[in-house]
Amino acid sequence: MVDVYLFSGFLGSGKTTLLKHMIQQMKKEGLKPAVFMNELGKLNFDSEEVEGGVPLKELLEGCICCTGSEKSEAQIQTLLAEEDFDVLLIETTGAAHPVEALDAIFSPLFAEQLHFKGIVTVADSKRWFDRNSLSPQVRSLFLEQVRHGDLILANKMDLLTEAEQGQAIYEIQSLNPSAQIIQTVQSKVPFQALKRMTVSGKSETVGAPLAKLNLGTKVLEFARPVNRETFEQWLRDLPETVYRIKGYVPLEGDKYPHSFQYAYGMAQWLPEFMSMKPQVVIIGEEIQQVELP
Ligand SMILES: Nc1nc2c(ncn2[C@@H]2O[C@H](COP(=O)(O)OP(=O)(O)OP(=O)(O)O)[C@@H](O)[C@H]2O)c(=O)[nH]1
Repeated sequence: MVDVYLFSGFLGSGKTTLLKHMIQQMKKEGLKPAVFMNELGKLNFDSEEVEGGVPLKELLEGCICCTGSEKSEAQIQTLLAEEDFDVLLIETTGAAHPVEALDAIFSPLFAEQLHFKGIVTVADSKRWFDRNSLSPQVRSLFLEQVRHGDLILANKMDLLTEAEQGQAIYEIQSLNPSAQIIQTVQSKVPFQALKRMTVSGKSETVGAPLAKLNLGTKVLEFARPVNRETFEQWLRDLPETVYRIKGYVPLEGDKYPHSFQYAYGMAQWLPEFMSMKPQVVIIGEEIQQVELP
């Protein structure tokens, strides 16, 4: 049987960071992990981050949950048929309800092959305090992801004061009393903690259906390199309903576009050593008007 772990958590909370960290630890233990990823946008930015040699399938632009579950089943079936692995890590889009995402795993097709270990929810602790500024639908999704975690990583602890850390843990535990909560920075958690996880059973009871989400994605292509300050000012001026940006940004004077991430008002630039297509995907609500500077 293949052990299956489902990674849930809001946009930009640290799921891909956790995925990379887990793959390394599993390999050290002699395990062969495979990855199934679900991206909300058209770009496979996250899958480019998974190291080579790890079997990977991805579902772009669809949702692993509900309507997308048939496609997901087919992808997982192909993985099982074509690849040799003993752990399957599933990263859902930050816009997925974790329980709906379970649909694909609990397909009768895989009953003999997959052993579901549980939902790991990566919670963005900084965003936790500002959850009330999210629209009601998005806030509800954010809370559902925490409510359904079997193991919760209270991530981004480096961005909180000690008092806030305590408060975040207390409040998260009140929302989900049966989950184990671990405080993390950069989603660093020992694989042992995931192995010990026990499924609470609440995963099987889907809560009240979520109101329809208005989350959308938009791909923006750069026609020419941008000035870094102009771009950063543009970021500061973005509406609060832009939750996530990722992709490659060409900066004036630099040879290759930089790998770029933005989550919750914070930007991260990384050098890129190949010429990646200069484009970013933005994820949020009411983003149709957003254009590049
Ligand atoms: N300060 C801080 N930043 C973090 C931490 N963990 C992750 N990040 C950063 O947060 C950003 C998003 O991390 P990812 O792991 O890509 O998040 P994700 O949940 O996979 O994002 P989506 O796939 O878009 O939902 C990146 O810039 C990370 O470097 C943390 O503990 N502290």
